[in-house]
Amino acid sequence: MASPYARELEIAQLAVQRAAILTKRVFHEKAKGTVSKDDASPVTIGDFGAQALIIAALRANFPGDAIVAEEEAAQLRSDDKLREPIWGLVRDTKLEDDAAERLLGGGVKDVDDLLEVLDLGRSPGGRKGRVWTIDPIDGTKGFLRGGQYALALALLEDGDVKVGVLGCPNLPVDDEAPLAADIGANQTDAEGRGVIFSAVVGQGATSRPLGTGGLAQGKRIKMKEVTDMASASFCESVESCHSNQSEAAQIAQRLGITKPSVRMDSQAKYGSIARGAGDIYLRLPTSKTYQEKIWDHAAGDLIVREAGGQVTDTKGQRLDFGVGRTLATNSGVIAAPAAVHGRVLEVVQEVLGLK
Ligand SMILES: Nc1ncnc2c1ncn2[C@@H]1O[C@H](COP(=O)(O)OS(=O)(=O)O)[C@@H](OP(=O)(O)O)[C@H]1O
Ligand SMILES: [Mg+2]
Ligand SMILES: [Mg+2]
Ligand SMILES: [Mg+2]
Repeated sequence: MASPYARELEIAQLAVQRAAILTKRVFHEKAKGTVSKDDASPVTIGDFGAQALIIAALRANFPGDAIVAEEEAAQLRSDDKLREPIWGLVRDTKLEDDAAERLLGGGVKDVDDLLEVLDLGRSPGGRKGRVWTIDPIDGTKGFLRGGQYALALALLEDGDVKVGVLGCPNLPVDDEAPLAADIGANQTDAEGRGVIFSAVVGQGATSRPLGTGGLAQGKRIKMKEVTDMASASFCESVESCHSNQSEAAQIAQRLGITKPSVRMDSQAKYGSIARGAGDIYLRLPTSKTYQEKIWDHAAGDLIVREAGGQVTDTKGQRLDFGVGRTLATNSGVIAAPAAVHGRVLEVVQEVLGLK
């Protein structure tokens, strides 16, 4: 008998791999069709196109499942200058392996269908049933800067993450590659780069090269053991408005961490610590009102936990993906190897005045 969620995992990885062909095209284009959303954050033709391709694969394979996705069609309905290039990209992007492309099935029929497909991601989420959550480009600011970004897809069942997939086109394939050497403004998806991280609950976490056809062979990943805090380092957001970097510096000092933090956009942070290229992911709230979105964390949360890590918020509670489109009951994120998570949490709470 096939292992649980085998089909979901295969479709999810192929869907991410196909959508990454599209985002990589846009990544290398000068004009990325960038517009501002209502919250002033950027979105590009790559975000819309990748979301449409991923949802089309889910619609064809799991038609009864709900979908919570970051983007929606509203802005495209009134803007054909934006709509047309997205449709062109979606229409022309196929996996190079016919059998794999057939497995994904469906596709997007025309421009009207494109808008319809995008809006299938507007489910409110919640505690009941199967819900897929999609971040077509996580770290859009990183994507625009030429840095790290990720395509994130996860399946929740009754609020728990069962399958998580992260496509990271600009990370090195090699799990052993030192983290610090692989970030920065000029990383691209040149040869030797592009990795898919994946996990199924209870079955461990895996990395494999991000290809353009069928899936490459995967291998097990594990977090690095932290035996001495002085040799560990934090992995943090690039954008200082997404995570409080001065509090993180105080926490590092109290823990005896001497290395500078590695700053990296997107859930590539979760993937990097899960494969042992980094140690601890810290995301400290910068405002009392911002609620983290489930698509920014679901895949990464499972991948880190299945690689031997623990993921909680700054209150020490597990991330709760069953309360809707946001992590409304959580505050910040601490992801660390299970053996040191308790110590990191303790110091986070001291510095934030939570104890
Ligand atoms: N104020 C605030 N606080 C915390 N988080 C926020 C905030 N605003 C936005 N976001 C979300 O951050 C997502 C990207 O954050 P990252 O940590 O990946 O990268 S970064 O280094 O900060 O760019 C980013 O994901 P994308 O929109 O997919 O790029 C946002 O969902
Ligand atoms: Mg995101
Ligand atoms: Mg996004
Ligand atoms: Mg966004």
